[in-house]
Amino acid sequence: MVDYSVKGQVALLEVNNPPVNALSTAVRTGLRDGIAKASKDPKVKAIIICGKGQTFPAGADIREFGQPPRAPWLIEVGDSIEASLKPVVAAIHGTCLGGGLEVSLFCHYRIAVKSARVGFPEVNLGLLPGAAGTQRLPRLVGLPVALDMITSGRHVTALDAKKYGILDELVAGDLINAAIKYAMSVVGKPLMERRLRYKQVPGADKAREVCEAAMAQVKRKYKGYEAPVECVRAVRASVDLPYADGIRMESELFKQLNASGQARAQQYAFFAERTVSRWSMPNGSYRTAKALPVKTTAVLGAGTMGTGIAVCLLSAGLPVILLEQNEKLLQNGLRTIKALMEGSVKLGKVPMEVAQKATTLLKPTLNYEDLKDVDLVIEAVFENLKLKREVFGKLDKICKPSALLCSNTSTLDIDLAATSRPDKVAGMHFFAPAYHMRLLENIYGTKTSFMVEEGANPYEIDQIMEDLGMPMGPFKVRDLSGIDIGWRITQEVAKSLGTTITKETKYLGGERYCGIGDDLYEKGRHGRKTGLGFYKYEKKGGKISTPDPDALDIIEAYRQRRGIVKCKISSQEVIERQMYSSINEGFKILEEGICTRPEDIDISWLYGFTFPKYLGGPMFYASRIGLQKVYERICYYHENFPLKQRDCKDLRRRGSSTSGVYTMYPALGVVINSYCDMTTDGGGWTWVFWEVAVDAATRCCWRSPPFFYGYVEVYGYVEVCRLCRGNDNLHLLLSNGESEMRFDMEDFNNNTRYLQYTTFTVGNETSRYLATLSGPSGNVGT
Ligand SMILES: C[C@H](O)[C@H](C)C(=O)SCCNC(=O)CCNC(=O)[C@H](O)C(C)(C)COP(=O)([O-])OP(=O)([O-])OC[C@H]1O[C@@H](n2cnc3c(N)ncnc32)[C@H](O)[C@@H]1OP(=O)([O-])[O-]
Repeated sequence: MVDYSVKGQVALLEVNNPPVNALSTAVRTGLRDGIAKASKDPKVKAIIICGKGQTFPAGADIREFGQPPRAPWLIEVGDSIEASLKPVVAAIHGTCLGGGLEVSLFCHYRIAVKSARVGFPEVNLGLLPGAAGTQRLPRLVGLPVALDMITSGRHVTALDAKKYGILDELVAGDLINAAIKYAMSVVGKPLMERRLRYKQVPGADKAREVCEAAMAQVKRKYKGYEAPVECVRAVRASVDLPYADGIRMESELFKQLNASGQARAQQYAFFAERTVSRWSMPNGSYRTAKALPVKTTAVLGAGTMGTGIAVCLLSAGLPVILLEQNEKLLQNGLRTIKALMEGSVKLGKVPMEVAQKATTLLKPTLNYEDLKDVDLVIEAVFENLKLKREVFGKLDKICKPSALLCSNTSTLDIDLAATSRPDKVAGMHFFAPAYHMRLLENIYGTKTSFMVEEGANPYEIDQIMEDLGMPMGPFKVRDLSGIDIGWRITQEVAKSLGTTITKETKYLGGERYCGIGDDLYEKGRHGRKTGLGFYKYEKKGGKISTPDPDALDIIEAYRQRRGIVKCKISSQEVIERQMYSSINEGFKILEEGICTRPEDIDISWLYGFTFPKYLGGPMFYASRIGLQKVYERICYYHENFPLKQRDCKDLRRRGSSTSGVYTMYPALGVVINSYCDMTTDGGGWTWVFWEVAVDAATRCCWRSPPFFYGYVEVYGYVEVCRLCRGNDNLHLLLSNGESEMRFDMEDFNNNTRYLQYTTFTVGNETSRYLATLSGPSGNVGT
C-alpha cells in the first residue's frame, strides 16, 4: 500500500492506506521496499515520502496492537530511510502523528503545508512513541518541547512545528510539486548532519532539572496514568544513554506499557469513541440521517446549566436568545456568561475574536414572543415536571412548527413534555460544567449515601474514589451539582409516586432511601453555592473544599435518629459498592434497550463524569475484573445490604458464562461461550469454529425471537465468503446439523470484533438483531 513512482529525478513513495494511512505491516513493507528500489535506481537523486488522500501517515495501525507483531518493524524501516545516501524528504499534510511523525524524523528533511499538524498522541493510547520518537525528537528540538509534546499528546500546528525546528519549510499550493522542487534543492548537500542519531540533545546540561520538573508535573496532571511517567523516563534516556541504548530502553518501556491494562483500556476508549458515533435508531442511522439546519437558538433559564449551555452555543458562533423570568435572574445570568467567556479565553479554549463576537450574538429577554423564529430551544429550568410542562406548553404555542424543543432534564421522562409536536421534542442533556464537558446525551422520546449511613466517612470515600482515578469523589460532586438540586429531584420523584418524604422514609419507589442529603439541605448546606455542603468551602461558590466536622455531626445525628450502629467499611468495599452498582445498572440499561452497546455507557462515563480513561469505563472495567466475580460480589452486597437492587438477569447470565462482556446480547439469546478459532483454507474462505449455546426447550422460540434465554450445547461453523472480506457485509451460517441459522451481518467492523446488526433466517423467516462477536483473534479477513 505504498505507491511507487518516479517524477524526473525524484522517487515518490505515496502511502495509500485510507482513511488515515496507518502504518500497517503492508505499509511498512512498502516503505522499506520503496527506499531500497529508489536507492538502487541511478536516475533517482532524491526521495519523497508522503500520504495519499486526507493525510500523511497518522501513526501505527492501532488495530494491529492486539495481534502478534509482524516484521518489518517501523524502526528498521526508519533506519533504512536515515541511512539512504540520497536525501529523503517528508512531505506532510493533514495529521502527521505517532509513527507517522517518527517516519518523518528518520527523513533528512521535513516540509509541510500550513494546515498540517504534527504530534505524538501515543500517551492517549497508554503508550509512548515506540519507533525512536523519544530519542530523536529531543535531539531535534531539545528536552522541554519534546517532553511537552510526548507527555501531552497534543497536536502541534505546522507554524509552531516550524518554530520548534521540526519542519524545515512551510509550503503553499501543491505539496508534491513543492516537495520535488525542495528535494532537488538539497541534492548533493551533506546528509550526515541531517541524521538525528548522531546529534546530541541540545541543552542536555539542564536535563536533570528539566526532566524532574516534567516528572513532577505529569504525576500531578495525569494522576494515576502510567504512560506519561514512562514517557519522561524514555525521553530522559535520550540524554543519559547512547542512542542505541536509548532505543533499547524505549522499546522495553513500550512493551511494558503495551502489555498493561491501562493501554488496553485507553485503546478500547479510542475505538469506543468512534463506535458510539455510529448510532442507529428505529427510523434511521448515522448513515441515513440528515442534519436539520440550526442558525438561531434560545436558552431558557440562566442558572448554572443554562449559562453553560449558552456559552457552548456562543462559542460555536450561534446567536442565542437568553430568556429568564425576571430582570435580577437575567442580569445574574449575563454576568455569569461574561465571566465564563473571559475564563475560556484565558484558558485558550475560546479565541478572543469568538468571545468578542459572542457579545453581539447574545440577546437577553423576559419575553417568550422573542423566541417565535428560533430553530432550536434548549430549556434548562428547575428540575420540576409541572414547571417544565408549563414551559413546553408556552413554547409549543409560540415557536415556529419546525423549531426543535429540547430539554436539559437529567431525570424527567421527555415523553411527559406534552406538546403538539412530540417528533420535535428531545432530551439534550449537557453535563456540568456544560461549556467544558464533551458529552451531550441526546434522548429521543420513548443513584452512594448508603455507605455513609452505615458508618463510612464521606471524605474517606471521596479519597478512595479519587485514588482510583475519579477526578472528584461522589460527595464533592454532590456539593458541585447542588444538594438542593438533589433534594428537589427526590421531592419530584416522591410526588410522581404519590408519596411524601419524611424523616423516617427508608424506601422510595421500592428502593432504599437515605435522607442524609435532606438533613444537610434543611440546614441550608446546599453545597458550593452556599459555601457549605458535605464539605466547607472558602466562600460561597468557592472551589477549595475542606472536611467539616459540623457535617459529620449532622450525619452522626442522622444515624442515631435511625438507630444505625456505625460499622467499618474497607476501601475495597467502597470501590466495589461504588463501581459494581454502576456496572449492574449498565447491564440493566442494555437489557432494557435504553442504549444498545456497552460503549455508549463507557463513553458517557468517560466524557460525562470524567471516569479515568485508563480504566476504560465501568463496562470495560467489569470485563477486566471478570463478570463472574462482579456478579458474585453484587449478589453478596445484595444479600447483606439490601438495596432492593434490581437484579440484572443479563449480568447473572454473563457472570455464569466464562466469556467476556461483549459476548452476549439478551435480544439474541445466543451466548457465544468460548472464543472463535480461525483457519484459512487458502481457497479464500475463512472457517470459524465456535461453540454456541441455545435453549433447546425454546428452539421453537426461534420463530418468535428475541425474548428467549437459556442454554444447551450445539456446535456450528461460520462461513466468511471471500467477496465479503474487508467490507461491511458478512454472512454467518450456523448449523447444528438439524437446521441452519443464517446471519447476514451489516456494519461488520472486522477488527474491532463488533457486529452491529444481524438479520437471521430460520427456514424462510428473517429477523433483525443486535449481536456481538469477540475472541482473542476475533477479526476476520486480516
Ligand atoms: C509506533 C508508534 O510510536 C505508535 C505506537 C503509534 O503510532 S500509536 C498511533 C498514534 N496515532 C494516533 O493515535 C492517531 C489516532 N487517530 C486520530 O487521532 C484520528 O483518527 C485522526 C488521525 C486525527 C483523524 O481523525 P478523524 O476525526 O478525521 O477520523 P477518525 O474518525 O478519528 O478516524 C477515521 C477512521 O480511521 C481509524 N483510525 C484512525 N487512526 C488510526 C490508527 N492509527 N490505526 C488504525 N485505525 C485508525 C478510526 O478508527 C476510524 O475508523 P472507523 O471508525 O471509521 O472504522
